[in-house]
Amino acid sequence: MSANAAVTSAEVKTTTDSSNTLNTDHPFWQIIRTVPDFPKVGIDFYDITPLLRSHINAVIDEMLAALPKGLLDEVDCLGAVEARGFVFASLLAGRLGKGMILLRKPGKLPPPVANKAYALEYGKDTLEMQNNLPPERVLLVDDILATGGTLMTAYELCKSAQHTVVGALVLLDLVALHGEFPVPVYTVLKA
Ligand SMILES: O=P(O)(O)OC[C@H]1O[C@H](OP(=O)(O)OP(=O)(O)O)[C@H](O)[C@@H]1O
Ligand SMILES: Nc1ncnc2[nH]cnc12
Repeated sequence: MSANAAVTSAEVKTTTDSSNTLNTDHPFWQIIRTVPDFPKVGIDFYDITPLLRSHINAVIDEMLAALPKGLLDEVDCLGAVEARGFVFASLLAGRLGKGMILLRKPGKLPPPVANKAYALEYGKDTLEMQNNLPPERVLLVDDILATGGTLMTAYELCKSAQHTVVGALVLLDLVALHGEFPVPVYTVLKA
């Protein structure tokens, strides 16, 4: 399969699982650096890398705590989104003893692959995944959900490869930037 239509934030809609209560008083916000006008004028970039240096175990603890009880029993593997999603998915997979499927930037995975172009908050890109794997129940993992272009594309690639996406887990959900998602989104931070 090769679906080349870009996914826009307007297409990211259906159901949601939780309230839109923001928690900008969470202590992690003291460690995240907000960088104005990066990588483009008008973007407030949330640099989560200081959390990787100082609080990585607490971050993984809280990401796991954001999942409803019993959900992991329904998850076969984690769908890891390149590149920052790899960091979190790898650490979560290690904790959980679950495997990973990689959603990569184009040209990195050997065939057979499916790819899909999309728009994200500050640009355009393409994701690819191998589409010859047995169907699994996948929990998508990334660091940040902004417009949803990236995670929606990961969702659609998984679906087109016959996987079942049970939800998405992120560290930070920028709720004002996206519409509702076709599967529940679990998050530690909401801004
Ligand atoms: O919700 P969206 O608007 O799609 O934005 C979210 C995506 O943006 C970043 O990825 P990016 O491709 O910038 O970079 P990375 O390779 O550093 O993870 C982030 O890691 C998410 O994957
Ligand atoms: N505002 C933002 N900060 C950090 N990463 C992002 N990915 C998409 N939007 C982002």
